[in-house]
Amino acid sequence: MELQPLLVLGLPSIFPAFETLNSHKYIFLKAFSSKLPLLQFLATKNVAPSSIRAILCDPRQALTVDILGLLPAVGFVLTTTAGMDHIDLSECRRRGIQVVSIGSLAADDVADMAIGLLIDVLYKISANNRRVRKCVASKPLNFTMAPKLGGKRVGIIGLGSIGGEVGKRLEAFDCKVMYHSRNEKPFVPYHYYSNVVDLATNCDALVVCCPLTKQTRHILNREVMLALGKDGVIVNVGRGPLIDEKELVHCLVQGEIGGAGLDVFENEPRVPNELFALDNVVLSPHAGAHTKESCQVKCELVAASLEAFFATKPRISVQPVIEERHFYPSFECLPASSGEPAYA
Ligand SMILES: O=CC(=O)O
Repeated sequence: MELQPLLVLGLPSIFPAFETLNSHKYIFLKAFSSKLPLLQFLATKNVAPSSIRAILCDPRQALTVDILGLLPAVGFVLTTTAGMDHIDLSECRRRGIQVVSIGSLAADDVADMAIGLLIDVLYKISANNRRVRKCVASKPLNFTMAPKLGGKRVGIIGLGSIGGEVGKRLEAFDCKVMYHSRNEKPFVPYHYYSNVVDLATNCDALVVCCPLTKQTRHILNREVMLALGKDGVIVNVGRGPLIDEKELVHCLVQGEIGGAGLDVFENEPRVPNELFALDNVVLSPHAGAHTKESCQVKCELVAASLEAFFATKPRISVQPVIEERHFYPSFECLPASSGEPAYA
């Protein structure tokens, strides 16, 4: 079988496992491992840009209009993440490129991370762990009492697949769940707020899990943080820029909010230094969606999806096409009509 060139941007979490399993099918062009501009990098591999038909990408490197402009034959873009904010979706649509994401596959993992962060911030598990390790054995261990999670009012921003899983888990803790999303959901028992400030005013904690779009950038701004108040906790498992990070740091340092559990940051991999000294902040390296189990399933789905794509004839036109929602197995495809994914 002829090996297909596959351009890999960013460092998808399924690497290197996916590479090991599929090296008999693809020439992996690992642009993430090179500092060269793309065309030079491809030249070092003796690969013509026009021979690349598929891209596997990850938020660590944006798939921009400039990159797409260098690769005239690309017909398929696959991301191993639920978020697609690193992909220029309008340009893909304009070029008739099919974009496929892993969708809700790891929603339960991300929801677990959100609950873990919330519990850690409230019960100060990480902070106490650091203190206990430093304690002298002969001295009594002291601690401050934690606010109980049960009974808390928790607002979910973005009630899509991840938000729904977060809600399920919070219910099990006897929390009062409420939410904000672009539209009120029928058949959802949680109280809906069309306005994030109103949601924050009525909550003890906010969990942010909506996709990053032009509309949701800085959806958590200073006004929302002040409405949440000095005991309020923010958990972000969505994307860093959903929160105005400068204001978040300011509010945390000034004690204007109670704490934060963050799996994502506005300028990853940079984490604001001020956060390191704060015991009411728990930090995680954008690891929410990446359990061993989901990685294995992602590997299988990515392999099946690429195989289905390469089994079709090469594209002979770059005119926009109507995307077929269920052409590739088990993935969520982009809606054909809009420029950016709606946040749930
Ligand atoms: O960040 C991870 C994802 O979007 O799946």
